[in-house]
Order: sequence, then structure tokens, then C-alpha cells
Amino acid sequence: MNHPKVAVKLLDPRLGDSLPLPTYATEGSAGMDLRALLDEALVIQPGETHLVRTGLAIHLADPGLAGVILPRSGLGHKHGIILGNTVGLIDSDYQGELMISVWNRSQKPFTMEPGERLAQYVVVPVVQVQLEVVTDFAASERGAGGFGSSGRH
Ligand SMILES: O=c1ccn([C@H]2C[C@H](O)[C@@H](COP(=O)(O)OP(=O)(O)OP(=O)(O)O)O2)c(=O)[nH]1
Ligand SMILES: [Mg+2]
Repeated sequence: MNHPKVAVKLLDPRLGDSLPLPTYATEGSAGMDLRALLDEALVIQPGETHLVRTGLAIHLADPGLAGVILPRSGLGHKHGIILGNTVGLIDSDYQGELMISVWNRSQKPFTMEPGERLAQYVVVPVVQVQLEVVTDFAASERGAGGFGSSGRH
């Protein structure tokens, strides 16, 4: 494995002990699953949102990278457990604890167990740009068409 190294702080003694550190489940996995750092099971009522700790602080440091927190497809599709912010975007200079906003968008209470894998963390490349004010763009095929301008089928 020759992946770039990224600094992680373990903010709770359970990390790396009863709570495994995030890893790529397979060689081709895009994300690492994040686990809920909870003292006891958490019941999330329909429509409720909870901020759940991970016990991890990851400092990417490189402005050419960002972290993205995404839902897990099984939890989202089968149980309606997705993210209160839809997607979490983690800045490369963020050094605080990774927090997960967990939203139960279903009609049923959901019980989250300590250590449960509740979301996934993906590192993506980022390009920072400089905005340059102009009055006209070079013409493009699309122009200003959007929001279904090309039809449905
Ligand atoms: O799901 C998330 C989303 C964000 N963050 C942390 C890392 C991120 O770098 C920071 C700020 O996130 P964002 O810019 O999306 O939130 P904001 O509401 O704009 O806060 P801020 O004013 O601190 O930028 O919060 C998380 O831990 N989990
Ligand atoms: Mg912000």
C-alpha cells in the first residue's frame, strides 16, 4: 500500500482499541467507513438530527485535498439514515474532530449502536481558483441553458 500519509489524532482511548480505525474495506474502496463514538445506543426519532462524534481529527494540510463525508447507501436507502447537511465538506486546514450530522428522514425510530459504521469519508482533489471579473464569456454550446433545458429524455 503506497497511499499518501495523512495525520490523524485519536481523541478518545476507544479509538484503535474497541473502535477500529477507519480503513479501506477493499483495494478499490473510495471511502473509509466512519464509526459512531457513543457511550450507549442512540435512538434517533423520525425527523431528528444528531451530531455524532467520531473521535478522529484528520489534518489533510494540503489545500489540494478535501475530505467529504457521505452517507452509506444501505443505511440511507433501507433505513433513511442520511446526513443533516446532506454532504459534509472537510477543509484541508480543519484540525478539529470529524463530526457527523445524522438525520433520520424515515418514519421510524432508528437505534444507532456504539461503534456502528454510520457514514464514509472520502478524500478528493481540489483546485482553488482565482475569480477574474469579465463582462463577456467566450461562447459555449450550452450558454446559459440549465435546469432541464435539454429536455427529459
Ligand atoms: O459534516 C461535517 C461538516 C463539517 N465539519 C467540520 C469540518 C469543516 O472544515 C468545518 C466547517 O465546515 P463548513 O465550512 O461546511 O461549515 P460552516 O457552517 O461554513 O462552518 P465554518 O463557518 O466553520 O466554516 O466543520 C465536520 O466535522 N463535519
Ligand atoms: Mg464554512
